[in-house]
Amino acid sequence: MISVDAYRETVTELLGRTPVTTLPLAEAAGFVLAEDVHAGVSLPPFDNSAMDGYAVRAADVAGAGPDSPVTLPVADDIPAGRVDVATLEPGTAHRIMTGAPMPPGADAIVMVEDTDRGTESVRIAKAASSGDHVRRTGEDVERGVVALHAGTVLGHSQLGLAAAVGLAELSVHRPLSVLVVSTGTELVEAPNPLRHGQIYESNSVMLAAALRELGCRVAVVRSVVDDVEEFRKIIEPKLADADLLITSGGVSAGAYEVVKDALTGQGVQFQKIAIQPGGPQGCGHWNGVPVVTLPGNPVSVLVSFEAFLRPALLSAMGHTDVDRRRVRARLSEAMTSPSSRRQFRRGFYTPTEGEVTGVVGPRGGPGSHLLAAFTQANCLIVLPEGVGEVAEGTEVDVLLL
Ligand SMILES: Nc1nc2c(c(=O)[nH]1)N[C@H]1C(S)=C(S)[C@@H](COP(=O)(O)OP(=O)(O)OC[C@H]3O[C@@H](n4cnc5c(N)ncnc54)[C@H](O)[C@@H]3O)O[C@H]1N2
Ligand code: MOO
Repeated sequence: MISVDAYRETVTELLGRTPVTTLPLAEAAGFVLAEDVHAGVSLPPFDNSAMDGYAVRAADVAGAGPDSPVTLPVADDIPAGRVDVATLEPGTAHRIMTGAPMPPGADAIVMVEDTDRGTESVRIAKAASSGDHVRRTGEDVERGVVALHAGTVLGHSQLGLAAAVGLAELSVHRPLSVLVVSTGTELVEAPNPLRHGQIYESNSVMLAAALRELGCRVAVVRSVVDDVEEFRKIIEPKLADADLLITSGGVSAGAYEVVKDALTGQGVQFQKIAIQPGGPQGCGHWNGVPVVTLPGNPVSVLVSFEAFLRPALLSAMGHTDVDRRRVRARLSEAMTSPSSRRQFRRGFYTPTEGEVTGVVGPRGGPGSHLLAAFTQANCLIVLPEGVGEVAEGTEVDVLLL
């Protein structure tokens, strides 16, 4: 059996790195920056007022106070957006609004609350020091420096900064286009009625949602019957548009393993991984397109996604932080695990106040058909290889979902 870590490495290498593309800022959320972004302008781009008030020379109002107000003529009015600001002559004030450029010669702002709000002349009842309420050029970002580093995940603050330094588009790692295919003659799509022996198809819905959450583009073939010729006929022509094919079902030891039968000898290797659930896996290339074949049980699909595909997909799209947050927690009840495999159990983690650990308990049993329990879980409990019985109170690793 192949170890979980070795197989994760294999899948990561299989996916490689996606090429770089350019996206407008409005479409770049969640993508990973492919190149450093240099600031084309300083932030702020010019010295400006942090307050609505009056631009003054601090020396002119040095003696101002409630009992000794200083009155200055108001020589100009500067709303935000003015681009033709005149010099402030000594002994005068300019009325100024937040974000408006400082007039040359002024070195401080007096807040409007500390004045009589005059428009011809203004009575100032508070002394100012040089620099008061002035936002300096380049205080936030100096022109020419790296404002955002390659590898940064573009969230709202990062996109805001890119916009603020004057960019309209960004160079990002291209999203992966993934073709998701569910196999199984028993699969039916709602709202068609179920006959005894049939089930509603759910894997492709889960996979498509999980992939889109990571920023992938997804095409879905909801169900293909367990027939090798049919599988090849439907899927092979669609490969040309895909960076990756993910299948579910048809990879274990039965008589009708459509995926295994169709892709064995075509460049896809089928193997057992030391994981529970999700043991039977396949990966490789078909017509040059990377392929990952997952076992059909819904929880095996989700656990395989977490253990192998999520880190590989994130890495392919340029992310450097590809791991779920891992915490330690004490088990609230005893658990068992097949000692030859690493078991990922659905769990619920509760942090303990004042401690670095928390408490975790399983949700549902180890069966890989127990999908409902997964929906009530907020973590996966990791019981490592070599561990069979785990007593209540044992500290375990927990991956937060
Ligand atoms: N003799 C053995 N039998 C099995 C082994 C084994 O090692 N020896 N492994 C078991 C394990 S573990 C798993 S996991 C499954 C994997 O089997 P397949 O990948 O061939 O998957 P299927 O048989 O097609 O399906 C398994 C199960 O999941 C249901 N399913 C499949 N696709 C969907 C879907 N899209 N939506 C909802 N449910 C789906 C399917 O009906 C089956 O119940 O093999 C074990 N057997
Ligand atoms: O590996 Mo299967 O996925 O244990 O249920």
